[in-house]
Amino acid sequence: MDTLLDIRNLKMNFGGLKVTDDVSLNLAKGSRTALIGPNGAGKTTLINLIAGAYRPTSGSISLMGQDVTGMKDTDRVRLGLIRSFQITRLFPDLTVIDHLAMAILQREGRSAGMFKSYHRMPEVLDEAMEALARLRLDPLANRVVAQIAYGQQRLLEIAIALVLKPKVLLLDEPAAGIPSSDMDRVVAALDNLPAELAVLLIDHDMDLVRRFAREVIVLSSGAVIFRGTPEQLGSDPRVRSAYLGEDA
Ligand SMILES: Nc1ncnc2c1ncn2[C@@H]1O[C@H](COP(=O)(O)OP(=O)(O)OP(=O)(O)O)[C@@H](O)[C@H]1O
Repeated sequence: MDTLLDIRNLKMNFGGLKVTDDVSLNLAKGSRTALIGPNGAGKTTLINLIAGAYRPTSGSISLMGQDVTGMKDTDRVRLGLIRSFQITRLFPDLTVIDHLAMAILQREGRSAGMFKSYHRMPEVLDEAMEALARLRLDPLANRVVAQIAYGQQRLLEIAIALVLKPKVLLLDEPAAGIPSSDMDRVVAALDNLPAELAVLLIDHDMDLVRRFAREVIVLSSGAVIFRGTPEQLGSDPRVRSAYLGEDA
């Protein structure tokens, strides 16, 4: 089956405010989809619904054919739905490789108590170093996170997400706060994601969106107003008015 994530008629209200307004979308194996929209359009809320941080008011979410609408976020992770966070959630006093080892042990269902002894587990060390090398973070393996640059922390988040072996990866503004000089590294990291992975990326950086996405979904006031290729985006009248309306 090619559809990995299938969202149907999803609605979310905060009080009287419709923040997710009848959203349906699906992600197939290997998809590279960008979710964009003006500030307050409901992008983060939609990601929170997909990841299981929020329960929708109505509608359904299924993952690999299984209805996960009422499933806890941690159980969704076990099924292969992984999210990288918009706000970095790393431990400043732990090293870069500590983070990877922790994620590998978590994936394997090993107890947190084993974390202290991962240095004696060659298979964990090898896999962690390999994952870091893929994002060219290997020279930083033994540095504590507080000592590495912000852009490197964001790349570390992607490395952590990848060792969890996702089938569907949600990337919430992976380039936020990264200096433009480091953008090529982010693009290279995204280009090197496993081909079969379904990726949904939220970002405001249109250059990144055009370089990454084969399909773009535009949200405005909680509803999907466009779904098409990056090339079709600029000429779509609804998209133009959603963005120009915001500027006005
Ligand atoms: N927990 C909440 N309670 C009430 N209203 C909320 C809550 N979370 C979000 N909202 C409102 O829902 C709307 C959509 O917010 P959301 O953060 O999903 O938009 P966004 O598209 O991610 O915006 P941005 O691009 O600025 O990050 C906004 O009007 C916001 O104020």
